[in-house]
Amino acid sequence: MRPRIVVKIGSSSLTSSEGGLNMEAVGFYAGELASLRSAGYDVLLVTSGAVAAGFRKIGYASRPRQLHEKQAAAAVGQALLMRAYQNAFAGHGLTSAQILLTRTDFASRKRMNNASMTIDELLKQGVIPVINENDTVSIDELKFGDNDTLSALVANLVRAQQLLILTDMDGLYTADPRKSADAKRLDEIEEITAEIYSAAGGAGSSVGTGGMRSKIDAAKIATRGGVPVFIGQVKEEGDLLKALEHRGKGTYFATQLASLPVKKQWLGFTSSPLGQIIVDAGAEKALLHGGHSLLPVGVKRVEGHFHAGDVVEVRNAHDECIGRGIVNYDEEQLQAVLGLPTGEVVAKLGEVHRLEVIHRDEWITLK
Ligand SMILES: Nc1ncnc2c1ncn2[C@@H]1O[C@H](COP(=O)(O)OP(=O)(O)O)[C@@H](O)[C@H]1O
Ligand SMILES: N[C@@H](CCC(=O)OP(=O)(O)O)C(=O)O
Repeated sequence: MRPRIVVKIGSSSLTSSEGGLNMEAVGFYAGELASLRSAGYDVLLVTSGAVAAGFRKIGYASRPRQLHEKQAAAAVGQALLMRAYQNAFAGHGLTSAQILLTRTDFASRKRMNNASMTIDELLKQGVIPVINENDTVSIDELKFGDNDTLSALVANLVRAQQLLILTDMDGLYTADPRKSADAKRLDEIEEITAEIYSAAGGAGSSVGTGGMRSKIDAAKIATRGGVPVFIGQVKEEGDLLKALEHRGKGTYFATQLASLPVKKQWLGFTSSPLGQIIVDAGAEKALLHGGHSLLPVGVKRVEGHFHAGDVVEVRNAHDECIGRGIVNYDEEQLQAVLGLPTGEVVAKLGEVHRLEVIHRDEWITLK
């Protein structure tokens, strides 16, 4: 299998603040992606720009703010965006395919598998998948809000070798360079800490949405899923290949982790936890560093309403989320045995199907 590269291009790189697509930019990026294919990679594009491409055409003076107006603009703009890409890729002898996804698609493992199989087949046939959020059906709280998160979920799903997030800034700086003249670029990031988050601000232009903050969120999801990330700028011919080869103008996020199976991707990033289990320091250590399952003895408190088989979030004594897992107890059952050593659990509940509160195989660390 050829290595897979996911490239995300933001609205700010494809459109002007007055609205409308910058055809020269679309042509340039299509050429850069074509050169990655020629270099032996399978390429997937996650592209924004539907709203920005469509709002002028539909008659709005500036980028709309109301959800229904954004959705209408996206419906017009997505067709324009796709036509532009198809023509541009055709100029390099390449066929492209439109894929529109929502967060709910990733909340279902079945739909994730279906999307994954379609993408596999497109790549096998030499087609470039061009992916955007399905703005028409995404309602406010379900929207990715920006395509950064979507690109990270896609990169994990296809087990990409690298995720390249292209934007109008040449990387992550210690502060937003538009506001702070002495901001310095961070070239390499080994771990995404609270300090890194505090450096990142919101969107820099009237067409972009997520800003650096959502790009860091995306980098966190991708690196957790075993995919290293580049956030930066690609402006001249050959820049995309340079970015891939660690010679780009931007910030690199490393990962030490191996790629995750789809079940764990779902568990960690798109499942909906129904409760919280608060654990003591010993259990935290066992889960994070010992490679162990969670036993009732380490549970301090239980919140929410859940049944065996549901997803729950696990928090430490400082109320920080440390991971998620599939719980083997109903909430009332667990309330009855929390803090108890194994012998007492069995004495109280009789033979239990599974003694572990969360089995190691059904756990993902998120700290
Ligand atoms: N610490 C930072 N380093 C670099 N850029 C930052 C930082 N904080 C905020 N930004 C802003 O993030 C913007 C890029 O995000 P955004 O406007 O959403 O672009 P896109 O449309 O490419 O997703 C930059 O133009 C910049 O002004
Ligand atoms: N799905 C939307 C994405 C919105 C957006 O602006 O995202 P981004 O430019 O990636 O911050 C669109 O195509 O307009």
